Amino acid sequence: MEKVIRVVLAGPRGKMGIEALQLIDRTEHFHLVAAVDYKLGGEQIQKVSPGFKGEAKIYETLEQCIENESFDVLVDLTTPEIGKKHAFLALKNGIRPVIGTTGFTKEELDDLKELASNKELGCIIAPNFAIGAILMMKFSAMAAKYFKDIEIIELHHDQKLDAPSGTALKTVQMIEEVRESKVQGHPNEVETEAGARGADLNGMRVHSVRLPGLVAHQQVLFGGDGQLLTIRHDSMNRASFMSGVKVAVEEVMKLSELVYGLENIMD
Ligand SMILES: NC(=O)C1=CN([C@@H]2O[C@H](COP(=O)(O)OP(=O)(O)OC[C@H]3O[C@@H](n4cnc5c(N)ncnc54)[C@H](OP(=O)(O)O)[C@@H]3O)[C@@H](O)[C@H]2O)C=CC1
Ligand SMILES: O=C(O)C1=N[C@H](C(=O)O)C[C@H](O)C1
Repeated sequence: MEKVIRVVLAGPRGKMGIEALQLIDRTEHFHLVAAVDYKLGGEQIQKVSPGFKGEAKIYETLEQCIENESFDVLVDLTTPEIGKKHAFLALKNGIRPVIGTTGFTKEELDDLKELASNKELGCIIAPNFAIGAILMMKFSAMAAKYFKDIEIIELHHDQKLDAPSGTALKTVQMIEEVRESKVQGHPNEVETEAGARGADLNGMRVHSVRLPGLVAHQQVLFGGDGQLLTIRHDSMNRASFMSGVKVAVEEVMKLSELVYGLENIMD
C-alpha cells in the first residue's frame, strides 16, 4: 500500500479547487487534512463539497492552518497574489507546495528556488497541469529550433486574473532556451492602437484573449517561407488538469528542490 500523503488545499471553492477536492477524495493515498478559504473559516469541507467522504476543517488563513494541523503538501489553487504568499509560507514551515496558481515573476521563482534548496524541500510550480499542454509546449520548443518567427495566442475564460497566462510565459521560456532573441515583423512597424501587436517577449508576440465560453486554450504559430505551422492545445474542462495535480502531489514528496513545470518530472 502507498504511503498516505497529508494534503491541505487552498482555494477549495474555486473552479479548480472543486475539481481537486474530488481528486483527493477518490485517491486512496491522499488524505485531506484541512482546507484554506478566507470566506469559510470554521466550516467543514462539506460546506463546499457536500459529498466529500472525510472530515476536514476549513481555516480562514494558511497561518492558522499551519498552527493547528500537521500535513505534508499544500496544494494552492487560489489567486496570483495569494499563491505566492502561500508558497513562501509553506516552505518556511517545512511544507511542500504544489502550486497551480499562476502569475509568478522570474525573481519570485528564483527566490522560491533558493528557499526550497536551503530547506531541502520539494516544491512544484506548474503553470499547466494538463499533459496535452505540456506536450504542446515541448513540441513548440522543438519547432522553434527550425522556425524563429513565432506568435502565441492564448485564450481563456473571462474570469482569469493574470495575462499573459502562466502557460504562455512558460512556453516563451522553453522556446527561449533554443531560440536566440529576434525582432519579428517589419523593423518600422507602428502600432496605431496601443497593444495591437500584443506583448513583446524577447521578440515573440503574445496575445491574450478573454471570453466567456472559453476554458483554457493556446496556439503557437510558427511562420516560415511559404509555410505556417500551428501547434494548439485545448482544455475543455478542469478535469483535464487533475492527472497532473495527482502526479505533482506524489512527486513533490520525492524532491528536495523547486521544479518549475511538469515537463521536468515527466518520463
Ligand atoms: N496550473 C494549472 O494547470 C491551472 C492553473 N490555474 C490557476 O489556478 C488558479 C485558480 O484558478 P480557478 O480555480 O479557475 O480560479 P477561481 O477564481 O475559480 O478560484 C480561486 C479561488 O480562490 C479563492 N481565494 C482567493 N483568495 C483566497 C485566500 N486568501 N485563501 C483561500 N482561497 C482564496 C477565491 O475566492 P473568491 O473568488 O471568493 O475571492 C476562489 O474561490 C488561477 O491562478 C489559475 O490561473 C487554473 C487552471 C489550471
Ligand atoms: O486561469 C486558468 O484558467 C488557467 N491558468 C493557467 C495559466 O495561466 O496558464 C493554466 C491554464 O491555462 C488555465
